[in-house]
Formats: sequence, structure tokens, C-alpha cells
Amino acid sequence: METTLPLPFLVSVAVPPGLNGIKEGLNREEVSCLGCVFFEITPGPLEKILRFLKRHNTEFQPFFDVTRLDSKDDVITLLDGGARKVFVEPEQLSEFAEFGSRVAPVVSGSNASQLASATEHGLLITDFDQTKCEVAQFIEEAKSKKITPLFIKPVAGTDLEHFIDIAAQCNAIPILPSTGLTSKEGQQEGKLPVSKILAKSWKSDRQDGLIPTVVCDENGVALGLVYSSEESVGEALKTQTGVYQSRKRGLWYKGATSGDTQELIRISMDCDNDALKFVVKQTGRFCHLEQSGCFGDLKGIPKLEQTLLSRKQSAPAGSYTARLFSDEKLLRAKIMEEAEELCDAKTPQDVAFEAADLIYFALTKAVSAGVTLADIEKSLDAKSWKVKRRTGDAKGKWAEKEGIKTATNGSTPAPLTTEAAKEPTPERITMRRYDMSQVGAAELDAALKRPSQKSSETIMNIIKPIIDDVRKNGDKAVLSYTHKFEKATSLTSPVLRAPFPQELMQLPGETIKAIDVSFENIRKFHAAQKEKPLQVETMPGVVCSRFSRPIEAVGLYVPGGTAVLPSTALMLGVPAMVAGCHNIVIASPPRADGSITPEIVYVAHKVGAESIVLAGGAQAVAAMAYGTESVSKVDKILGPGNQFVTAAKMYVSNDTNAGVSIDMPAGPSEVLVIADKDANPAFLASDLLSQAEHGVDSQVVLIAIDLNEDQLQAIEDEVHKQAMALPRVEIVRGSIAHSITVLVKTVEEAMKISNQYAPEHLILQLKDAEKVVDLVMNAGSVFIGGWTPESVGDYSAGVNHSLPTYGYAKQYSGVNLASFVKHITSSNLTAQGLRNVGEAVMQLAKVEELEAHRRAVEIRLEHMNR
Ligand SMILES: NC(=O)c1ccc[n+]([C@@H]2O[C@H](COP(=O)([O-])OP(=O)(O)OC[C@H]3O[C@@H](n4cnc5c(N)ncnc54)[C@H](O)[C@@H]3O)[C@@H](O)[C@H]2O)c1
Ligand SMILES: N[C@H](CO)Cc1c[nH]c[nH+]1
Ligand SMILES: [Zn+2]
Repeated sequence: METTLPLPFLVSVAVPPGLNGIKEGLNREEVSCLGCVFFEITPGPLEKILRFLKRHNTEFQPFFDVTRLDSKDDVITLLDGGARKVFVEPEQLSEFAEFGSRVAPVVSGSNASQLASATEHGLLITDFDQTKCEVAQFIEEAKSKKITPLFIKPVAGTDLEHFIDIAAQCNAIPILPSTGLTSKEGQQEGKLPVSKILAKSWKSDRQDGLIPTVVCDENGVALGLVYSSEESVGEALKTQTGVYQSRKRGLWYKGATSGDTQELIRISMDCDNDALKFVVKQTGRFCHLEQSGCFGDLKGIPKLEQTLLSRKQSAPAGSYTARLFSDEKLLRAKIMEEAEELCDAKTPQDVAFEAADLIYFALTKAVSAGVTLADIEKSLDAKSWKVKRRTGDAKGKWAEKEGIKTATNGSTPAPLTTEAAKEPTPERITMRRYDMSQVGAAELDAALKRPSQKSSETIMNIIKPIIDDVRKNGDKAVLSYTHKFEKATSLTSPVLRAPFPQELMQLPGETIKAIDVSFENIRKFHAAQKEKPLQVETMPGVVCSRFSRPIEAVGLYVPGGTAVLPSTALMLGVPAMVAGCHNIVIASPPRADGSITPEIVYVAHKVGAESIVLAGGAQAVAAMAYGTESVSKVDKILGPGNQFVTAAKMYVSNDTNAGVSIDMPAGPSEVLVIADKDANPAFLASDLLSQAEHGVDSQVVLIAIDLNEDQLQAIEDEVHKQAMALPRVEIVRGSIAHSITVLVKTVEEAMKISNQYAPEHLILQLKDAEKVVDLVMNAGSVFIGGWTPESVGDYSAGVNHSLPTYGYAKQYSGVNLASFVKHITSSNLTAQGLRNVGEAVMQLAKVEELEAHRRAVEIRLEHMNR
């Protein structure tokens, strides 16, 4: 695969991580407008570079000098990450023969004889020093050898303008240091404006020297033809907008009067340097007539995208597309239905018809998620550069459905991909085994460590500015984060107030029934937790009491990132209602179309919530902790969430200005299952997987008591088989990767490990499960016996599923009625009571030298004796 450079030169920058921080020269946006970057890699871990490539690979084409890397694998990793071309030492070239023209040699110095090292893949000459070399001879030699592409990179301090001339004479592509360039014409001395390099490179056949410029939208659809000058290109780069040269009116800032402005995405030049192309993001239309571009209106897929975007902004009443945007399940069903119809289509007409339908629904999904057609094309392009090929096997359940063999059972070679968490591989999904008769406690501890979380410092650095922003800018800040994280750009208010409109809680009868049944069970169990006021006469005439009062305003966080969890709304809302909390505020991230899941609205309605905050993450926590123009401030925030939510809760609870408390640290779900030989392998596997499917950061543990190899094998087979049939198989694969099976001999041994681990959920699938409960010291919630799957606790049994994770079950309880009340104590003494206890009080006050305390008793006793 050969690359065509978008411009007749390449910009070189520091290693990628430095790119974001370039202070001088071109910044990232400007570099990306030019389409190519040349990186010299210094040895060190590649992760940063790969992360950078992943983020920006679709913005520009990366070229790398990898001569300083020692590992062939690293070079392949870069190629797989999207490097268009890498330059290696000439003697290494044969090692990379399979990658064709994407690997070319480098020679150093300006000695023309080194041109002999050229290959058909091109050549890079570094440290090209025009003062030392015989430039004329070099030019002749280069021309005669017809090496293309020939890249030349100057030594430091070279006069760039002169260097560009030399490159042009020998048809070489100059690699120019970004620090020597500027897009801000006339503003930075000693730097060469990019517009000047371009103007030097283009060949205009017009008397006025202007260059024809084709303007295209992001999908490559031509919008019109205009002209550019060195000045207009300079302005375009400086302002990152569409600026051209009108033949009659001089500089033309597109949209300055009409409002139909353009964001500049990319500038490129055609193959013989006599036309420019501007790729822009067009607002409104390009043409002065009632059509999107000068060649007419959009057609086909770009037109469909335009229609979908406008429906997303405002749809006419009864619009089917609008219905799809607001009903995730309907859209999902339609995509599946159309995919099947396409598979079944036979004639070319039917295939075209069904493919069109599928594209319509697929693009609706994309637009609803804030993804553009250009994003999809970029993703396609990026994939085409990968060198590690996937097997292309169908996922487990699809393969099984169609009776397809995978690479493991067929003869296709094993996949090279390393993206295990994303791409389904046919590898067996299994938990590592630890046999306690062979491993020590330290090794087990290490294996049972919860999946590493980002350091609290990193998370704090992310959430602190969000919290500060919400405190300062209220609703505006909350909305801006919702637009950013949830892509709900159409949302204009962060709050939905009760009474909630009926149309926002339209649900199928069976869902209403399920919520109602669960609601009632949770209500019963939590209502039974109400405590009677307590009264004790500690001494004659000394009466101590304790009574509870509801916390007035509570904020309930219902997660919505990886899965929507209306059940969490029940688990928090019902006890809040039972406790009598006056103000119940529910917060949950909205869907991309700005709406909230109808199940959550229905629960909010049932528990009498005053409002729903349509936000997630730290912004939702901050809004409830401090209050905003429209979000009510609360006294306590409860509910599970990801690391950002948990850190934000911790932060606001430590801020005395907020005056807010929290429940506990409830993070990624986890389960520990203890099983003996009576346990059913299929039941066990289903319980393990039900928590593994929550997220890749979930962990599940099986402690197997005295099982033989066949019994263990049967459980492992079930785990793999059931996992492969799950829609969230790739999440499961991620969580199972850090999950383990521990082999022990006795129940006591198993319970010791479990109490040390302090799991959020503990499942006892044992013969005498009930008896073993006595041995449980640390756990969030216990599920007893083979007929009690953990999921009954997640939804409907009545117990609460908002539980401490990460080992915090050692010191915290899960959410319960007490989480929503304060306990207040009172003392009530008679005169005799004070006589009885007074002496002790006065003596202790004396020890503490707090005389006023002592006198408060003494004065009363004196009064009695008068
Ligand atoms: N322990 C329990 O009782 C319990 C119960 C239910 C769910 N859970 C757990 O709760 C968690 C829910 O997490 P989730 O992610 O699905 O939903 P979430 O609602 O907790 O988090 C989503 C929010 O995270 C924020 N966010 C995401 N990326 C960010 C970034 N890079 N910077 C700043 N903010 C960012 C966004 O604001 C987004 O709205 C899961 O781990 C699940 O297992 C635990
Ligand atoms: N198991 C999760 C944490 O305890 C709760 C949950 C919600 N929905 C399904 N499961
Ligand atoms: Zn669950």
C-alpha cells in the first residue's frame, strides 16, 4: 500500500507525546491541516506513542524514523498502529520485506553516492548538508536514479527556503522541522510561513498566480471551485477556517456575511501541483443558490446523514427517525432485523434494497451517538493500515447460530491481534486456577488484588476542575459536561422536575409489572428495618433515649455509563421513600438524544422524587452537593458509580463548604462463589458471569472445595460455553482475565479466604449453606444455596444491591434504611437522677480542668439543697 502525500513536503515534530505541547512552530490543529507528520522516535516505552496514534491517527499520516528502536516487534507495532511508512537501517530492510513499500531505508549524510542504497520503496537521506555536498552532482544522480519517493531531511540550522529549492530540483520531498515553520505569516521572525512553502510548490498557469482550489466536505463531496493565494492560504491556516482569494474582491472569508462558515480540516495539493483541495466542515450551505454545493445537492449516504442530523436537532411530529433516536431497543431490533434480511437477500435488487435499509438504521445509530460519516470513514481507513490481521471469525453466538467453524476448530491460522478486549478471539474464556496446597498466601493475595484502578491522584486531577467549574458556573457547566461525555448536545436543561410527564414513562406492561413487584419487595424489607425509639434508664432518674429522623434531602446517583441501571434507582429510591426523606433527587446520565430511560422516570415517579438531574459523573455529584440554579442541593449523596463518581463523592464529602455526606465507596461489581461437589456447574458459571458482565473492571472468584479434575473441568466448560453465548462476551473476556478459581480442601479454609477478601456478593453453593452463614464475617450481601442466584438480589428479592466493593465490606454496610436517617439521642434527668450521676460528672470535669462543666452540675445541686 503506497501513500500519496497530501503536500509536497513533510513536517517533522518531536516524538508524539511532545506534539500536544508544541509551543512554537505549528500546533496540532495546524499540523493536522497539512495531513502528514514525521516523527523521530527515541527509545523508550511505546505506550504513549501508541495511545497518541490511536487518538490522532485519523487526523494525519504518521511517518517514523525508527532507526533508534532495537526491537522488530516495536516497529511492527507502529505499523499496526497506522504508521504510513517507517524508515529503518538499510541492512534491516530484508527483515521487513513482507511490509513492502511501508518500510524504506535511511542513509545519513549528503554524500550522493549513498543514493545507491535506494530501493524501490524510496529512501530517506538524513542530515542533508547542502554546504558540504556537491549539490549539483547529487541532483544529477538523484534524477538519473529516478528514486521516488526521495525524502531529504536537513541538518539543524539549514536555510529552509534554499533547502526547499534544492528538494524541488531533485524531485525530493523535504522534511521540514515544525519549529522552523509558522502559519502566522509575518508574526514570527526567522520562520518560514507554511503558505509561502505552498506557494513556492504550486504551479499556477494563471497570470495573477492564483491557484484553483476545490472545496470538499468531510465526506469528499465537492462543494465548489474557488481560488487561493499565498495570503489566503496563510489566513486559512491561521484562522483554521475557509479563506480564499476572490478574483474581484480580494480576500474572501467564507461565511463572514452569510454566516455559512467553514472549519478547515485539511489542505492538500494534486499530483502535479497545479490545484489545491480544501476539506472543510461546512455550516449551512456552500453555494449562493438554494443548494448545498455549487454542483447541486447532496445525494445518497451524505444526504441521509444530513437528514438524520436535522431530525436529531428538531424532528417533525410523528417522525419515525425521531422515534428511533428515543427508543434504543427499537433501533437495536431494527438493525438486527435488517441485517438478517440483507443476509437472506438473493437477487441484486433485493441486496441493494436491504443494504440501503441496513445503512439507514446503522447511520441512525451513529448519528444518535454523535458519530459522523467522516468518523466512520476515518475508522475504515485506519483499519486498512493495520498489519496484524484478525481471523474474521464470527462471534461465539453468531458462529454457533450459523454453524461456522472458528480458527480454533478449523484450520485458519491463529490471529495476530493483541486487541483482546475489543475484538472477539476464539480463545477459551477461563479463570486461572490457584491450588492452595501449592501456592502461598502472598501469591494468592496478589492474584486476588482487584483490577488496578487509575491512581486516585490521576482521577482527582480529572474531577477537581469539573467540580470547581460546576460550583462556579452551575447549570451551564453541568450541561457542557453532559454534551461532552453523554454526547447529548440537544439537551438544554439539566433537570427534569416532578410531576414527570406520562409520555416519558411509557413502558411495556411486563416491565411495569416487574418494577412493581420488585418495588414492593424492596419496600417491605426496608420498612421492616424501621427501628422503634430506644429508651434506657441507666441509673434511677437518668433516662437516655435514641430516635431517628429522615435526612431531609438526598441525592441518588443511578449509573448509566456502560449499562442503564433502573434497578439502582429502585434500590436507592425505595428506602429513601420509606425513611421519609423529604426531597429525593435522582441523577443519571441521559442518553445521547438527551432523554432519560423511561424505567428510571417511572421509578422516580413511584418513589416521589422531586427531580431527575440529567447528568452523570463528577458533574452530577457536584451539582447535587453544591446546588445550581436548577439542581437542588442535597444533604447526602448515595449510589454506586465508576471511579469518577466515587472520587467526586469522596471529594465533596470532605469539603466543609458542601455540607454533604456520602454512603460508601461502591465501585465495580464483584462476586465470590464458594462451591462444593454438590453445586451445579451450570448454576455456578451463570452466577460468576452475571457479575463478570458488568464491566471489564469487575472481578469474580470461585472457591472450589475439594473438587476433582473432572468437576473443575465441568465448571470451566460451562463458563466458556455460557460466556460465548452472551451479548457482552467481550466485557466478560476482560473481567475473566483477572478472575481466579481457588482450590481448597475445607469450608473453613474457604471462609478464611472469603472473609479476608470481603466480597461485595458472597454466594454459598454448598450442601449445608445455611450453617456456613455463621462463619461469614465480611461480605456485602450473602446468597444462600443453589436456588439463590445473585441476580435475585440485584433486582427483586428485596435486599439492597448498592453494596461496598473493593474489600470495604470489612468496615461498611450496604445501603439500608439507616443510610437515610440520622439517629438522635436525648437525656432526661430528674433531680434525683442528677444527684445520682452528678458526682461522677463533676469529678471528670475537674480532671479535665473544665470548670464551667463542673459548675453546671454543682449550681443545680446547690439549688436543690437550698
Ligand atoms: N457496587 C454496587 O453496588 C454497584 C451497583 C451498580 C453498579 N455498580 C458499578 O457502577 C459502575 C457504573 O459505571 P459506569 O461507567 O457504567 O457509569 P457511571 O454513571 O458511574 O459513569 C458514567 C459517567 O462517568 C463520567 N466519565 C466517563 N469518562 C470520563 C472521563 N474520562 N473523565 C471524566 N468523567 C468521565 C461521565 O460523566 C459519565 O456520565 C460500574 O463499575 C458498575 O459495576 C456498582
Ligand atoms: N450487581 C450490581 C452491583 O451490585 C447491581 C446490578 C444492577 N443491575 C444488575 N446488577
Ligand atoms: Zn449485577
